[in-house]
Amino acid sequence: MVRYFYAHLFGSRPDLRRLFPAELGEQHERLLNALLHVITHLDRPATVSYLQRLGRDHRRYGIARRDYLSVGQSLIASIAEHTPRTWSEDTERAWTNVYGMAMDTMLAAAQQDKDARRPASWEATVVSRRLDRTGHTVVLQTVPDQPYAFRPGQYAAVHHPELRGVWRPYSLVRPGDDATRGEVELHVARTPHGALSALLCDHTFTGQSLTLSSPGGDGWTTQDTGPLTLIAAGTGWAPARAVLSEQVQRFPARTIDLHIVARSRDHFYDQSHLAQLESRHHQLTCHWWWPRDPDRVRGFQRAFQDHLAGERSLAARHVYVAGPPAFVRDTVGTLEEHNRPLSLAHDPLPAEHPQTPLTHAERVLDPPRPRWVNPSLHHTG
Ligand SMILES: NC(=O)C1=CN([C@@H]2O[C@H](COP(=O)(O)OP(=O)(O)OC[C@H]3O[C@@H](n4cnc5c(N)ncnc54)[C@H](O)[C@@H]3O)[C@@H](O)[C@H]2O)C=CC1
Repeated sequence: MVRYFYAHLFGSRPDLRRLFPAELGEQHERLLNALLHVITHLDRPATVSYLQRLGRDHRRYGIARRDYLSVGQSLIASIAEHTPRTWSEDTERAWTNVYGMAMDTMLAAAQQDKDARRPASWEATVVSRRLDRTGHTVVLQTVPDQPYAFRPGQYAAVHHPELRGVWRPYSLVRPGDDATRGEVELHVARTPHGALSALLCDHTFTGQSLTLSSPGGDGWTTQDTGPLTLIAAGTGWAPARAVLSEQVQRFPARTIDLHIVARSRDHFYDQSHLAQLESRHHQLTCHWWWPRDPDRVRGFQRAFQDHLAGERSLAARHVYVAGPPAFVRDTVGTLEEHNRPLSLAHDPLPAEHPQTPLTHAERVLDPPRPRWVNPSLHHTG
């Protein structure tokens, strides 16, 4: 069904191919699943606000009503093709109406955003690039072409002009932690098979222009001035740093503990900045964690989680966690089970891959058969 959908879409509108990555890969399932999910949950109020956000966000692709209509036609053609037994004029009308409502909600939100003169995206020029000594992480400072406001812990989808159709989220940081400055800093870790992260690490120099989406995610802040613990691994330091700098500026007397985790001592790519912060703010304490033996990383990770589990004082603190998805999942699990902090916030996690072989699209179109009990197979006595 997914292949049929894309073949139909690109067959009828070859010009839309440019919006998608050269290798469709994970994208293959994502768009179709999202479309089916949204239009089968349209009766929920949360879906409407989700669609409005999605509509505003889609302005950055420069797509118009005509493009939405083509996607809808391909979607409905794919469903019809795969449900020949149940498809009728009525079902077609129902799918067309429901898709039309979703499309109209997105387009109306996009138009409102445009009327309010909000940019669809920002062109950000790279003004400095710092690759760490391991070559694993690059810190890029950029200057957006228009004012760019964001909250600590928010992220932007980033696009490089040489990589068609690819957008990846990166947390947003103010260089020098000065919220009044207009620059935006991105911390990019090289990920295996990550074409964009490799391009950003190795081939992005001063003067290069990148495109930023509007800031996404809720971010994190608090009015409560109770003790705070930040737990950050790898480039999870980026959102943690944005949170930390806001907190030390707003509440200079707040007690803050930072646990910072990296692959090795050399992987602490922002060490000098953190040292400066620590020397300026005496109520900030940093704990540095890295595996001493590179062959025993799993053991190190378990020891880290065990350490957190035993930290009873965390029950009286607010906690913010950021880092690779497995790190966030494990750490949040440990804290919920053993410590129950006053409040627990974390970086958004990517959706879990379903354990079942059925995708959402397949479930809608071909629900699993009920398991009837055949009484004749049951023997009594
Ligand atoms: N660049 C950004 O703005 C942000 C990136 N991220 C995520 O960070 C990831 C990049 O990761 P890297 O910086 O390469 O980190 P990494 O892979 O170098 O990991 C950092 C440290 O965390 C440890 N770790 C991992 N799982 C753990 C666990 N379950 N328990 C204890 N320790 C654990 C690792 O052993 C390592 O020492 C990406 O997956 C991205 O999604 C998260 C927030 C912001």
